[in-house]
Order: sequence, then structure tokens, then C-alpha cells
Amino acid sequence: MATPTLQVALDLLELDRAVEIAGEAVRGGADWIEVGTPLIKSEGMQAVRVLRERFPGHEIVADMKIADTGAIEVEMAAKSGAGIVCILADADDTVIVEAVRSARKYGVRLMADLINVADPVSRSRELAALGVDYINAHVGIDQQMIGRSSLDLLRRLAGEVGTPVAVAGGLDAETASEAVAAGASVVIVGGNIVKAADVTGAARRVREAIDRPEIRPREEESRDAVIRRLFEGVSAPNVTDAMHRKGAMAGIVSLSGRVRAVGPAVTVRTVAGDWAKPVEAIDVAGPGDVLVISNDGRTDVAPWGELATHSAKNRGVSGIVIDGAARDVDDIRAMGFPVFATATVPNAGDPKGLGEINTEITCCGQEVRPGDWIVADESGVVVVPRERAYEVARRAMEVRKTEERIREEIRRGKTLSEVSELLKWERRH
Ligand SMILES: O=C(CO)[C@H](O)[C@H](O)COP(=O)(O)O
Repeated sequence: MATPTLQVALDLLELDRAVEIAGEAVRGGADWIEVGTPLIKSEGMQAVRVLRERFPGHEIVADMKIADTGAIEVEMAAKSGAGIVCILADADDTVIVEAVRSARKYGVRLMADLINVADPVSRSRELAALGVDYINAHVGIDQQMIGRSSLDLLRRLAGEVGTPVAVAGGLDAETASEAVAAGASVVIVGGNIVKAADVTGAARRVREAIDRPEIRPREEESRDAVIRRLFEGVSAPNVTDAMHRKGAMAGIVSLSGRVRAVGPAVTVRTVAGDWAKPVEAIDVAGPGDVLVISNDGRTDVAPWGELATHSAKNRGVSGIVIDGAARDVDDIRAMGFPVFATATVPNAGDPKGLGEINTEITCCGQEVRPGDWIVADESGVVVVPRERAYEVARRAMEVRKTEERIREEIRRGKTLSEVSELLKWERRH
């Protein structure tokens, strides 16, 4: 088997950073440098020119995702120095034919991106017949966030397509190795290299893995287990960033200091500090759940205190969130158990049994339904609608990874404004 090619995808917005990151990836063993679609949209063909000039020994791949005007877009990329140009496999045949003619004329190769193609095997055969040089089994970044897998797509193509097959979409060292074992000759890795603080180390790990391809037995993980693992690895700010700055409860803080709570909500509506339903809800909750209590925002009377905390802790509840006040804060803090509230007050209400468990409530300005996911830490509390939990957890992890590289660049001496090119991206009115 020929040595697989490692293509690093520079899905960035800033050319200077892309050049720096490309250099680090090449040191880790990347062969081809992909000018990612966001970089092309941000910087234009100049990105291809600059990377061509800076990395003369490496193939430059222009991820144009061509959908129309096949000839002229291939020509632009070729004249700027790309050796491989990417076109959408779903583009009309008229576009593909024109792109192939242009590629032949300018001496470049064409890679067709299978993103969103309904019948990838038949389309790959058609594309091969039309003269495309590579087929890319690609699952896009947004598709990955809802759980689609590039390895699954690649396996559908195995043995069915005559042209060399590339694979892209959320790959890391482990899945890249499996991709080569499944027949990929070009492995494309973006985020898991370019977002790493140590880009060279991340690229080297992928390089070593693809040079020794193997299929490892995988332990099946339930969707809820994946959601929990991902949310436990990110912060509440990462989560709200992933939700376009939505989902954060207002005016609520941790009473227990540096603690975190992650889990599906068991909701409780109570009235005037009546602590019957909040305490009964402990028995309804399972280990790992978060009790979310609405006390109608009242802060003059507490529906929660030390004994309830003790009981919730024993039950394995992950944390308590109260739109209202809690008491016995010193004891709660000593227990190290996560309680989030809007206020503290010494007096409790009476256990009259008013209220409901597991109905939709509003807590600190956010609607919370039973089973919605809660991520809470010292910055505050975020609620994630249950049907979006997997996607938001994946996106929050991407936010965290992106911050890793930015943090590293600040550590090396850039300002945050420079790293993010704030002035360039200020909104024009
Ligand atoms: O083309 C792309 C997005 O449309 C990416 O370059 C490709 O998906 C590889 O990046 P990642 O490894 O982060 O998925």
C-alpha cells in the first residue's frame, strides 16, 4: 500500500495565522496544505498565492467547493498556485465537465466533495467517468455536529470506486488510522490539528497513526453518555457560545464556589418557599440529574437548605439550580455540593405540597423542560433544549478547541484583538 497522504485543512479566517499553523503542521508531517473554504472566502486567491510561495515543496489544495462556473473557478485557483482544486460532487454535470476541461488545460487535479450527495456510490462512478481525479468522502462540519460520520461514508465507497478516495470530516488520529485501513489514500484533517495548541504534535500523532493503520474495536457509547462526556469537558460559557450566546440564566450564581453541575433537568415549580415539592423531587431524580427549581423568583423565603442538599448528594444528584433563595449556605459550601441560586436568606417556607414536579417552568428568564440539559459552573447556568443537546455539546467542544489555539497564540505574545482580527471583522454599517 502506498504511503497515505496527510492533508491539513486550514479552515481559518486569517492568512497570517494560517501560514503559521501550516508551518507547524508541516513540521508534524502534513503533506498537502488545504486552503480551507472559510480562508478562501475571507482572503480570496491571495491565500492560495501566499501559501504556494511559502510552502514550495507541498501541494496546495484549494477547497473552492465549486458549484457553478467550473472553468473559471478552476482557472483562478490553478493560476494562483493550487495543484488540486475541490468541486462539489453535487454540482451539475455541465459544471463538472467544464471544471475537468479547465483542470486539464492548466495541469491541475480535481477533487470532488461528496458533501450532501444522496447516492454517493453512483455519483462517484459518474464523477470518475467524467474525469475527476479524487473522490472526497466528506461529512461537513455542521453535519458532524448532528452525528454524521465520514468513516461511515467512506466505508460505503470501499471497493466501489476506481479513483483514489480522500476522506474528511472530524477525523482525529484514531479515526484517521481507521480511514486508511478502510481504503482512503488521502486523509484530510482540519479542526483536530489546526485548533490544537500544539499543532505540530497533533499533526505528528495523525501522521504516525495513518502510517500504521489499524481498526480498533470501539466501545459503543449511548448518546446520553456522549452528551454528558462532552458537556463535562466544556464550560458554561463554551455552551452559550455554541448556542449563539443564548441559553444563559440571568442573575444566578454558585453558592458553593468552584463546582460544576451537568445533567438533564428535573424541574420543580414551588410557591412561597414551600419546600415539599423540591424535596420530593430528589426522589424523582436519578443520579446525574440536575434539580431546577422555580420559586417564582422570590428571595425572601428559601425552598432549599442543608438537609435537602445532604439528601440530594446521597442520591447522586448532580446539582441544584434555584430561581430564588437558598439557606444554610455555609453547610452547603462545606459539602462541596453544587447549588446555584439568585439569593440567600435564612428562613424557609412551610411544606404544604404546593407546586408541581416535571412540568415546564421558567427559571431566571429561561424556559426549562424536564430532560433539557443543564451546564452550570462558576460563570453561571446554561440550559440546552433536550432535542439539541447532542449538537450543542459537539459545538461547545469545538468552541473549547478553538480557544485552545487562541490561548496559545496569546501566550506567544499576540493580543486577543490581533489573533481575532477584531478591526477587520467589525460590522460595517
Ligand atoms: O471542508 C471542510 C469543511 O467544509 C473541512 O476542511 C473538512 O471537514 C476537514 O475539517 P474537519 O477535520 O475539522 O472536519
